[in-house]
Amino acid sequence: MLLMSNQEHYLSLVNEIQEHNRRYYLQDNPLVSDAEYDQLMRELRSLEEQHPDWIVKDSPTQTVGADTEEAAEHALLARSPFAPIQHLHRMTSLDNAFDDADLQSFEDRINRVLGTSGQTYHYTCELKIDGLSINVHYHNGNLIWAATRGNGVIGEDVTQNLLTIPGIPRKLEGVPEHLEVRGEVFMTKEEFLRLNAEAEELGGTVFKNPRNAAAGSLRQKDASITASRKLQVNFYALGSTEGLSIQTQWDLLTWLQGHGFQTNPYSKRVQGWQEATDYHREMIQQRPQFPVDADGSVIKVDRFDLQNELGFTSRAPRWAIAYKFPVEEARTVLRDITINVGRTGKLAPLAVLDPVDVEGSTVARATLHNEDFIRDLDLHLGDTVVIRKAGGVIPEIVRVVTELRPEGSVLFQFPKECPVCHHEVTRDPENADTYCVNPECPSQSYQRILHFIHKGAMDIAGMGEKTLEQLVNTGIVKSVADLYDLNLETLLKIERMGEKNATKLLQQLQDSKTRPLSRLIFGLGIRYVGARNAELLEKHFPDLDALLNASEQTLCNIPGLGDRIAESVYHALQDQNMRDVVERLRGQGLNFKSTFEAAGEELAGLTFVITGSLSQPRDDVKKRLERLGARVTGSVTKKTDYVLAGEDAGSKLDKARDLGVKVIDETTLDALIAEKTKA
Ligand SMILES: NC(=O)c1ccc[n+]([C@@H]2O[C@H](COP(=O)([O-])OP(=O)(O)OC[C@H]3O[C@@H](n4cnc5c(N)ncnc54)[C@H](O)[C@@H]3O)[C@@H](O)[C@H]2O)c1
Ligand SMILES: [Zn+2]
Repeated sequence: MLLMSNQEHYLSLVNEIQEHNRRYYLQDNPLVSDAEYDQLMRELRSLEEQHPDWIVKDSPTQTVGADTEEAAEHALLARSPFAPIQHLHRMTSLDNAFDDADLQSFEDRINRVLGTSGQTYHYTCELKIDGLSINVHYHNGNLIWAATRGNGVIGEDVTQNLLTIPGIPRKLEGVPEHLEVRGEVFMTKEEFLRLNAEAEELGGTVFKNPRNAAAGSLRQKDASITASRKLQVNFYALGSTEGLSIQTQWDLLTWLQGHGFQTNPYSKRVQGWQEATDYHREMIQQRPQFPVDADGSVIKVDRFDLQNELGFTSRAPRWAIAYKFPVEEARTVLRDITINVGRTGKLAPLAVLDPVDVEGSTVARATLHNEDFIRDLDLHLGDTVVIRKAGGVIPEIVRVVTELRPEGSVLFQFPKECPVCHHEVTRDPENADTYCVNPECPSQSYQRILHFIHKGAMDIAGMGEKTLEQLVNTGIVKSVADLYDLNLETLLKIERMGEKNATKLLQQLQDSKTRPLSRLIFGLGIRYVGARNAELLEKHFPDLDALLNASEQTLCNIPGLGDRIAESVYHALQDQNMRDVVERLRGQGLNFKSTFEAAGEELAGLTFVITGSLSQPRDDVKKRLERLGARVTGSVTKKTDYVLAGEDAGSKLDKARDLGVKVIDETTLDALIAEKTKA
């Protein structure tokens, strides 16, 4: 009887892990942390060791990736452009080690299989970058396709997407007819944070960790989205080394570098499991400095002849092991929960913590997402909480240490009104987000205006956050249109605002009226419309009026925009408040025309250097010059034709004078372009 229920438990564990695999591999959206997942796998493995007769064929210990049939079907149906591709040689996973003893028994096992005893082997130690594996196929030296691992036998075709990643050789010399080169596609922590901040702001997908972000970005139907995500790839294996004279993993890494493949710089060759643990510890030390998240070291038997003798299990090589980095947890005290009200009115709760060190940096804040997240954690102010870093980057509260809960503490109550304007709030029925619905909420206005003036939008650098805060709090500025009604007299009433800065700010506001239309569209802060979609809209419509008058269908038909975004643009522009603001901006003389200059040859063959501050963002000026055929470089040489100088130009100007290079200002540039256009 007891045995039965144990076996039932085993089967339900198999099911549970299979579900986690589907969420992780097929949806890039896991439910549990990797540490929790690994815990479940360890339990499964230990049950299978005790009862080998229970082991089912599709147990996660016997398979790679998500459920075989379903994964193949997924590749076939769910992403039809992602046709299934069969790997020439099977792709496997890796077995794990969690402590030094595991590593020692790894070497012992090798000794047993090879019939040796007490021998130490050479290992190539590498970082285990947490991304997704990729198989790149070369036929007669030409890159012909690339696929994800999938279930190890069949993966998804991601050739177009992979080709957007720089630094992957398209052609190889002197290689066998068929060659599979394998590596890991990943996203740096920095890019991951940038992407999530953007998604947070625009309402896109927020990823749990860099690994999910890399997978989600590579598996995009639109390759231009993949291109915008700055993925990278490190290579570490070949499907087969047949026909090549490489004998060891260490030499393989050298061979890959020699053929133009990016490899990870932290690799090292060592002897014996003890030296391998030293490498592992060194990597733990350095982990906080890695630009990318790594979740362990991979220890590989170096010699290929030994690897061949050791062979594979159904899911992993017997000659390699992934020694996982420990998951660092820290305890600290939750002092407060503050709520920010964002541009869209979303209430964003933030935990204020006693500062504590986790994985090499000090954590004093953690996002709490929404009401349900706080409720599920059962957070009371004053609670001792356990902190972890998801994907080595984002601090999160994992649980409360209830034994240490101070007496008399009360459950945190999510506010029933906006903490800033005290207006009522509503909860989005689809997710657990709560919104302040007051269109005149000062916090929303502040965030909306902040978005409008920030660098990527209208770029009004002279308006600091503190200045804006005062302007909003005193009611002088309620919408972006009010910015253009500011005058010297009003600005001088602002604390710490002198005449010089005020004049400069007014000039910047004046200059911003001629910004490209895409910057204005972006600045309006429409949900899902980032810089890229704003440019798409500017390219598509001759002016803002054409966009305002566009039907939802017209917007849906814009290639690359997508229905969800089109719908959001349409509704945002129908809003009466938005219309009022737009009309005022028109009256204030802002540029509504698409200034998308068709690419031309006017400046072909000329090299420019830009220096000093111009009336327009330097990036826009650079893009314009390049569209007209010019080259824009960073330093002045004899080959420079023009130095375009703005205010406060420094050493580059001196250099230009020394070398006798022509120095021009923006007006002269316009005249030059006009002249060349006529010619
Ligand atoms: N949270 C969840 O729900 C969930 C679900 C499934 C899997 N997971 C995580 O994924 C892990 C299992 O996933 P897996 O089967 O993809 O295996 P894995 O990620 O543990 O290890 C195998 C993979 O490591 C990668 N790798 C990186 N650097 C490498 C190198 N230098 N040499 C060789 N391989 C290298 C390869 O892509 C290889 O396929 C679990 O331990 C867990 O952490 C989590
Ligand atoms: Zn409010």
